[in-house]
Amino acid sequence: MTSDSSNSLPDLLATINSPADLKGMDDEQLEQLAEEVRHTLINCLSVTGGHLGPNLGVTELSIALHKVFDTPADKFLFDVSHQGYVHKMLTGRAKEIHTIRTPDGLNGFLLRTESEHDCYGAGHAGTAVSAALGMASARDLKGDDNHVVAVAGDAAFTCGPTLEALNNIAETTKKFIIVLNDNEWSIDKNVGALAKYFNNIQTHPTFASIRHSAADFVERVGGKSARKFAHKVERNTKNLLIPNVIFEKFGVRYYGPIDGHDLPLLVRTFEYLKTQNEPVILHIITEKGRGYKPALDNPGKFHGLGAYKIEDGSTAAPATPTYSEIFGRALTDFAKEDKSITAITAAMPGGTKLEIFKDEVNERYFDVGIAEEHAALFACGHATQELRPFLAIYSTFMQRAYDMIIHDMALQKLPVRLCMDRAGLSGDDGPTHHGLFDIGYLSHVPDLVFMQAKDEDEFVDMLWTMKHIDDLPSAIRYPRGAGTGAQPKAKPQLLEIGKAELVQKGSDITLIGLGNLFEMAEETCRQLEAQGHSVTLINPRFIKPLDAEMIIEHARNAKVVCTFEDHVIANGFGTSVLELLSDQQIHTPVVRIGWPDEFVDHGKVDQLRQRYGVSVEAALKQIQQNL
Ligand SMILES: Cc1ncc(C[n+]2csc(CCOP(=O)(O)OP(=O)(O)O)c2C)c(N)n1
Ligand SMILES: CC(=O)[C@@H](O)[C@H](O)COP(=O)(O)O
Ligand SMILES: [Mg+2]
Repeated sequence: MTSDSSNSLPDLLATINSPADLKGMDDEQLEQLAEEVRHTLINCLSVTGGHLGPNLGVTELSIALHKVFDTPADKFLFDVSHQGYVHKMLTGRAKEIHTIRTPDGLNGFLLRTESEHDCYGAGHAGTAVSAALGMASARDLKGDDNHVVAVAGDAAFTCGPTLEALNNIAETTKKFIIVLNDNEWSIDKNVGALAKYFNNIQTHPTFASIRHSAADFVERVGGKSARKFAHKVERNTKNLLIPNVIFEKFGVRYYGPIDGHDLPLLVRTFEYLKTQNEPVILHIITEKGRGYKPALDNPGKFHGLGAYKIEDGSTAAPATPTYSEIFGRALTDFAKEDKSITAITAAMPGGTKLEIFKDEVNERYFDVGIAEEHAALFACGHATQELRPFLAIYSTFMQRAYDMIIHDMALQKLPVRLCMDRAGLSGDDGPTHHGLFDIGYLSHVPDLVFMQAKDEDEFVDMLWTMKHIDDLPSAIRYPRGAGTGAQPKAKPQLLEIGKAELVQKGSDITLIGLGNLFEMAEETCRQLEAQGHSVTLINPRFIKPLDAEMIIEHARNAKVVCTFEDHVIANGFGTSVLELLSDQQIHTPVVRIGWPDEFVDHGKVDQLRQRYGVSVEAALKQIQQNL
């Protein structure tokens, strides 16, 4: 496939302004439309980046759903909604698909504010079945008769909320459709007993012949009326029913597995399922990356990625190692020397780079699936048995484990080490993925030691320091991508708990720059000095316990204090500084540079910083106003 740099749409796709425009299309046209959708996705995403593999996998599914059902009256909920691009293209947004994830362009996930066809927004996994069930229940209460369809991947099915919802379906409603989109992949290979179970259904000896008979069936009955199709599909899908399927035990009628790329079959099957008066689940088998060889060959990489070359799928190699890479390498090295160390991920070995640990210390590596709450409890279990777990979870997904951190970890003083990747602005993924709340939800946890490093070298010192905290939980936050590029020392250094680094002493203005925003504080310091001010510059290192002594000493006689953090300013690091000074009756004005008390859009980090006032210029202006 070669690149088509214009953003013009292919023939059929150009005619789709709303789902109504595909109602009159026949099987052949729908299949051509699927081709055109794929071609457009591969082209556009080669420039913007995005979740290519998942969307190539649901192309036929999305077309079939829109052919059979009628949004916005009928409701489609896509789990995570990273696979919602085709739905966007079929609901009036095809002309904008080349703007996906770019500043002011389409969001990479579904948003209720983006279209009336997006009935539910998401970005975190495991929400679709629960929320859809709530919508079905509301519909029943209102006496309406629209359909509610939840589309969830095989990995989303391993999430706690999905299983909790499954437990409620039969007693909640009689009209509910779930599509289990099974491609055997999470971001990395799906794990756990359910993944094996789905795979067993797929490899059931009768499945191969079933696939054939389903295709023959559609061919044979081609041209007959939809009603007749429905009856034949009924007979056919009953043949496809495999006994003792787990969903039936939950009172949900199971259909499948069927080929999720067979558009005519999907259309007829949905036409049949919408006539059913009981909750149903349709198990479809799809290929992540269908139609694009580089994505099929490497589903993990093409789950979500930046710009790539269409010809071979290659991407630019990053110039410096990311924080995640430094983390994966350092922890693996520590674990080789210390047999008590375990590493736990909730389905993110690639993103967190625990894949390094997996390769080299496999027996102490655990991927528990998309299950952050379980991951936190599992880590607690390890910690009670003299193991010393490092739990690597993105800041935004750690929100799921808040109760476990308080009730299980902190209250029992268990030495679990929370490693919060993607803390701060995530950028392209937007508000569902920004790690802007962890200081708020962790800094009030009693006894927790909580750090953020100014660069990669100090980051490894902090991991080393965490390794030595044996009687309490500890936490570290670090951003997406690389930092200053400071090469870690050969031997890490133990840091004194609660001790900040006084980088430079002055008298007029005190700047306190946390973590990756230390560089911004440094630049602000340079510019203030150029204006003739005498400036103190502090690298706080510890969010908790704060170095109260140093902060008080340098705030008491300053004209203004300015804090910097890659976090919302509400309940953030600057808030802790303010509280400290207020408690000490110190009335020096405090300027807080951080993200405002609102949800921050998607976009490029630098642009968003400028737009939201997380910048040297904003700091200088506010400092000036307080001088
Ligand atoms: C709570 C939470 N944890 C982790 C993630 C990261 N994540 C996004 S998609 C995904 C895998 C989803 O796999 P599946 O549901 O099978 O859908 P597929 O991409 O294979 O279609 C993961 C782990 C997330 N979005 N939410
Ligand atoms: C959909 C999802 O949650 C992930 O695919 C996420 O987009 C990964 O983000 P990173 O690229 O920062 O690993
Ligand atoms: Mg999957």
